[in-house]
Amino acid sequence: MGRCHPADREPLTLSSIMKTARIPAVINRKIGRAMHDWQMLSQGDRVLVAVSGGVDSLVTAWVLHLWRDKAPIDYDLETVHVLTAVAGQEEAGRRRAEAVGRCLRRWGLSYSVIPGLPLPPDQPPSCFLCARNRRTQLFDEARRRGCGKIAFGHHKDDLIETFFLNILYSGNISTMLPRQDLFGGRLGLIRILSYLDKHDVSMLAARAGIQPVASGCPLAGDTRRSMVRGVMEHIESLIPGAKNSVFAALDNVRHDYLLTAGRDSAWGVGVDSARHRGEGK
Ligand SMILES: Nc1ncnc2c1ncn2[C@@H]1O[C@H](COP(=O)(O)OP(=O)(O)OP(=O)(O)O)[C@@H](O)[C@H]1O
Repeated sequence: MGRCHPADREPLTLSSIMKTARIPAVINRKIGRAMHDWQMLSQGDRVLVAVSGGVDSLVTAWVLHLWRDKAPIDYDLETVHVLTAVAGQEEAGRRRAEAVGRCLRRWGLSYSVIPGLPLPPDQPPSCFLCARNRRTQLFDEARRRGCGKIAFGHHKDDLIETFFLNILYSGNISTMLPRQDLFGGRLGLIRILSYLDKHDVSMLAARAGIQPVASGCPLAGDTRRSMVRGVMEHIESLIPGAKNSVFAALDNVRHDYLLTAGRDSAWGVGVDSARHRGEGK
């Protein structure tokens, strides 16, 4: 089994991984469908995989690595880890980066580490600020290397959580997309696990022997996202299948039954609102 644990240093070849840790057909189909629906990869792409050391981004790197062997197109893979910039976490961050590197290099992937941008001194450190800096850095890094794609480890549960976060905290209906093009199409963000549940991703990690490298960040886990995750888990326990329904809803929007419908119609929102209130008849 291709274990990805720092202590395990057995040499590992791609064929041995393929033999022992094949992706189950049903999961492979879901990944393939996401890749196809969103045209994630093209011939000659250079893909930078953003690897935190969490299970999702390690699985993303692993899947893209395996797929390269059988895909009808050629693409290059590079991996990068952004060091934490949270004060007091420097040493733990470096150890984490080394552990991530041991894992990726054993698959034969090229790996580099870039320092995190300093956090603003006038604001308390937060996951939001780190993530915003990291995003900027990853975009710059991809441009510097000539990579037209960045692969993230987000999966279906992340898309659902983002949908609720945007409704609850930002008052808009949106989520992150399996593929999002930026800068006039010069950079594409791809999320190859978008159609997989967290459970599928954990199962793949177990098959590949991937053991995530713990974050250790004192801020991790204490976020709006983790709260929404807890709420979603509770809803799913009350209404089994709710998460799948929410995900299906993201692809089944009844525009005519949203408040924007009135504004976009010939008679305008003022008239529509008046009608709803039973006025103006
Ligand atoms: N330090 C980092 N360096 C490089 N990429 C990162 C880093 N942190 C996060 N990412 C990227 O952003 C994605 C989402 O970040 P998030 O903080 O939700 O991940 P995580 O829960 O720490 O780890 P994972 O998603 O890998 O399980 C990750 O899947 C990964 O692709």
